Amino acid sequence: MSSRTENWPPADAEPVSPHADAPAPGTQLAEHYAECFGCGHEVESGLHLKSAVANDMSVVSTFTVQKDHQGAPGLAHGGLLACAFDEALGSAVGNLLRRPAVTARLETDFVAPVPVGSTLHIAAKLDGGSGRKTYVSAEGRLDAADGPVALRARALFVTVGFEHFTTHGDPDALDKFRESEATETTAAEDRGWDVNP
Ligand SMILES: CCCCC/C=C\C/C=C\C/C=C\C/C=C\CCCC(=O)SCCNC(=O)CCNC(=O)[C@H](O)C(C)(C)COP(=O)(O)OP(=O)(O)OC[C@H]1O[C@@H](n2cnc3c(N)ncnc32)[C@H](O)[C@@H]1OP(=O)(O)O
Repeated sequence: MSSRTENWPPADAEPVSPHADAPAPGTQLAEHYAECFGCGHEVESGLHLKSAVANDMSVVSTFTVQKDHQGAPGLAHGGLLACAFDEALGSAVGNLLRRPAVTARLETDFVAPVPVGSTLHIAAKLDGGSGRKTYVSAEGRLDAADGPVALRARALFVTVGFEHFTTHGDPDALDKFRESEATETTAAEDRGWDVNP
């Protein structure tokens, strides 16, 4: 018996297209926040996901499993792999639609073990949307873009206004995003994001 959500994307979903100002195919995407566990360069044991836009407007991310990411000896921790997918899926939603959104639901199928030292290649695509809801899915392959599938994930992201982060997180959230410039500007306002959709 399959426990996966059937009918994906759900019946209420309509096709979604990338924003007119979405990054072009081939664009390497910047980290969204220097202190992000998924992509930030300041988090030593973080995942350090690197993402880029592919020719088909999916977002491809890579992540190499380190010793600090273990669950069982020599194998990646499952929750941490789900975290990598959260980041990869969020990167697809945020960068392609250019508006802030948060994960409301994330389901992950663990298909094969992921050893320390291996590199996951995660391809995430937008599946549909309805109002503030965006449905997105991803596949993770071992050690090559066409390697064996190790994980599959699906998620619902809900668009939020920037006050979500200033109210529930750090009141100085916008400043923090601005300060987290790495090699290029990462502040949402400066990137032309729809910060109050
Ligand atoms: C994370 C940083 C983002 C920074 C943004 C800034 C710039 C962006 C830059 C770059 C972005 C690039 C990359 C991002 C990479 C990674 C992102 C990681 C993402 C995360 O890691 S983020 C943390 C975990 N995440 C949360 O911390 C959310 C906690 N949560 C809530 O804050 C609320 O729960 C919320 C807001 C989700 C909804 O609350 P709400 O009151 O606004 O809206 P409401 O409840 O009405 O839901 C609206 C419609 O969604 C349906 N719905 C809701 N939840 C559902 C569920 N679970 N299952 C099925 N349907 C669901 C309802 O049924 C309704 O559907 P309908 O419209 O059809 O009635």
